[in-house]
Amino acid sequence: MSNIDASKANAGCVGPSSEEAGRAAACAGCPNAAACASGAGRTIDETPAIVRARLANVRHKIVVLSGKGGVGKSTVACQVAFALAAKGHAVGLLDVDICGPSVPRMLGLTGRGVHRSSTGWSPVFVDSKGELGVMSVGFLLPDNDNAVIWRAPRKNGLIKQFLTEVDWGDLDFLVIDTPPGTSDEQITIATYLKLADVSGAIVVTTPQEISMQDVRKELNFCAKSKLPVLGVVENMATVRTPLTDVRFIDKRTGNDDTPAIQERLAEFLQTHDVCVDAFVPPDKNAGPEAMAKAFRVPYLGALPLDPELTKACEAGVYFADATPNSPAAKPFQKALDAILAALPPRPVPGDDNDDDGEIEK
Ligand SMILES: Nc1ncnc2c1ncn2[C@@H]1O[C@H](COP(=O)(O)OP(=O)(O)OP(=O)(O)O)[C@@H](O)[C@H]1O
Repeated sequence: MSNIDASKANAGCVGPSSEEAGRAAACAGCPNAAACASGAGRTIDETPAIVRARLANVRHKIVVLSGKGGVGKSTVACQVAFALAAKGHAVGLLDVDICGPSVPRMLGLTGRGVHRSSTGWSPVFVDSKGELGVMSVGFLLPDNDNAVIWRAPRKNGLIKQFLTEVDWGDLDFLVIDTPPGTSDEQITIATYLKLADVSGAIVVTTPQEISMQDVRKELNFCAKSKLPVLGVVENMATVRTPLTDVRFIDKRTGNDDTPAIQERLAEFLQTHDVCVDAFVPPDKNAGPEAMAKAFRVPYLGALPLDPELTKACEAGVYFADATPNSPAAKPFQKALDAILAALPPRPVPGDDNDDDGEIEK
């Protein structure tokens, strides 16, 4: 970099290591432009090769994304990880949502710390059915109420460390919970994971236009960065209301309906819940399913707003195990099956003879 003088750089300089160095609009007239364009300032980033090597023994790497915060991305990441571990797979969960790490709580690991050994950071293991190891920035914070207020280069540095320094061992699945949006951190994550053969992304949205608007950006981001999309999960789509003791009032008379109707209704409600849209999308034909179709990616189904799911996230447990008949349990299982079906086949690490194209589920 000897012939590049940073003190003479133009305003808006993209940096000598950028792909655009010497060719960006801001480079016009800069005395460094020729040297930058020659690649003299470009240092070789070895991170992708290290990430690839670190994750070489992970069969399926699944990234969970959402354009908007609070739509249930961590919930889906944690419950998918729980479910896969309960099926007997070796699972890792990497929480790179640096500014809002909710994974430790959702997996019942609040207050736990990480250990470093000669082979890297060791994941923290969940005390549940199956093998589930976790790494989260939450483990590095002194307490839950401490905010991470870092500038992008520092956050990117930590993400790189998380991707390169955790000793996952052999895993069937690594689920990666990411920060919302298409921020600098997400671009870092997507870039490195793509080079490490990421299997694909689960994109989570609620049905409101305000969430879908950001998710469309996310889907465009995936297309641009060639990150495969396993599908879109619609979360908090409906509310199921268990109705008991309902009375029907005749609008004209204000009287209770006949006992016969009440009786039939009571019988019906023994086997049915009432299901209403939690958020009405502006146009029913422009909801998440239509959005997925427009982007030619699978629609993985809709999860209802389910108080049992909220409770399970607070308690750090697998909800389908704790309350198998709760409203979200079946739709969640359906979405999980669709995710597994969408995964590209991957060879078993170290097994050259078992690449029959079948995904082990
Ligand atoms: N289907 C659901 N039913 C009930 N509660 C839900 C459901 N999905 C998510 N929640 C609850 O909504 C809250 C927000 O979810 P979560 O933290 O997963 O969102 P997020 O998209 O990861 O947010 P952030 O981007 O801020 O990390 C949590 O309390 C979670 O338990």
